[in-house]
Amino acid sequence: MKLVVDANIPAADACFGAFGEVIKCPGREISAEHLRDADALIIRSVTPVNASLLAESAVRFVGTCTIGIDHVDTHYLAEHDIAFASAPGCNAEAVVDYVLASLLTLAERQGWRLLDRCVGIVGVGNVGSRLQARLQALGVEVLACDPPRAEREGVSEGKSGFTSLETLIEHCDVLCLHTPLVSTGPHATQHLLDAERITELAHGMVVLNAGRGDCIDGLALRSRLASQNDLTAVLDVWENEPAIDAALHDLAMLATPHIAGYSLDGKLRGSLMIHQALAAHLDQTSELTLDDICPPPALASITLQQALPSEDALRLCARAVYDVRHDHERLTREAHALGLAKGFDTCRANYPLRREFSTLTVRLRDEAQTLATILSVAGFTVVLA
Ligand SMILES: NC(=O)C1=CN([C@@H]2O[C@H](COP(=O)(O)OP(=O)(O)OC[C@H]3O[C@@H](n4cnc5c(N)ncnc54)[C@H](O)[C@@H]3O)[C@@H](O)[C@H]2O)C=CC1
Ligand SMILES: O=C(O)C(=O)[C@H](O)COP(=O)(O)O
Repeated sequence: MKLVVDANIPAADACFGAFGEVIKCPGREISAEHLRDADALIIRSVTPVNASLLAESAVRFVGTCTIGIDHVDTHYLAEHDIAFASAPGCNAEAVVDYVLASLLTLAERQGWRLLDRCVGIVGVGNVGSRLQARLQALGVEVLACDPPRAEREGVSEGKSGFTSLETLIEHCDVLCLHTPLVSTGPHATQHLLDAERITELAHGMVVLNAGRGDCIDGLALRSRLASQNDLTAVLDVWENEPAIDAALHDLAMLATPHIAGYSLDGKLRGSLMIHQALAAHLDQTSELTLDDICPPPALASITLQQALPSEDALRLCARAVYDVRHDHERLTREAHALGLAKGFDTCRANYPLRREFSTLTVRLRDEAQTLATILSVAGFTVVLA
């Protein structure tokens, strides 16, 4: 069996080597030529999978080690009896870590407390629901918008815990987008935040997008930021990646190269889920577990010797695991050296090893019960001693 695998997929040999010959290729370069005699295609989000890629190929299985599937023509696969698997939820914890790390950084820079803000979450799926749970457990007020879920669950707006995007825009201090890219239909998300809604955003609002770049009208956001400079943008995803809008990049307070989900844990979970899906497709059993492919964290524990204000302690622990400012600085540096598009992909290909909050054990003195609860609901492993 021949498998063509995106070279950015970690543990590719451990996850796919047992099935046959693994050919690694940068995801953006995988072409019909590579796939002519391939049986399986294992990708991440940067390889458009459609008729022009697969029409001449022998591929019978496509697996994307990501949650987003907007790069895959699933109708084409179904019509041609090509099995397909994605990895829902694999990197959701990492995205939530990214959001918390970003908001704690903004709070410090701008002199507000995250715990006092009202956060609106648009798209309450694997990522959004985990973000909602962590924020609410911290005591942050959260408003949630997910019309497809409200419809599926047969609940009316207001009573369901879901509310409209307009209400979020009206009431929230922070708006976090975690929607998939859907181009058509009643719940399309292409330019969900369009020019009109961007005009309505209140002075001082934070807009964070870690869903898909096309969910925001980038030109309209750029023009609001350039003309009024009264919003704060945190952008991990962009229109036209990797050739993103340089002016919008410069105007974003935190600008990162689509790495919100890039914890080692999240990526490896994605590889493992597609390994399991391929094994099932081939009627094989698999005993491979995350422990087999995921090393222990380099930083396993820290001790907080003094009682700190809760938000300072949160920020300290978050940064011990993941400092989002480094991702912002790295993109700016690489863009300067290589140009924005090349710098964007270089940052992603050479991404430093990042772990999830849960891999850090925070040791606290016995009397710090309240802080222990806060750190624990924020995602850390906490031990009182
Ligand atoms: N920046 C990054 O590194 C990452 C980005 N993503 C992106 O984030 C998206 C969300 O991820 P998950 O939560 O894992 O996906 P998910 O599929 O579990 O959840 C998406 C949610 O969005 C809702 N939704 C769909 N259309 C909507 C609309 N018009 N308005 C409001 N809500 C809507 C859905 O009902 C669903 O509950 C993915 O599709 C992917 O595109 C995901 C992981 C990492
Ligand atoms: O899972 C998704 O969906 C994502 O957006 C991934 O984090 C994207 O990862 P890459 O495909 O950009 O490596």
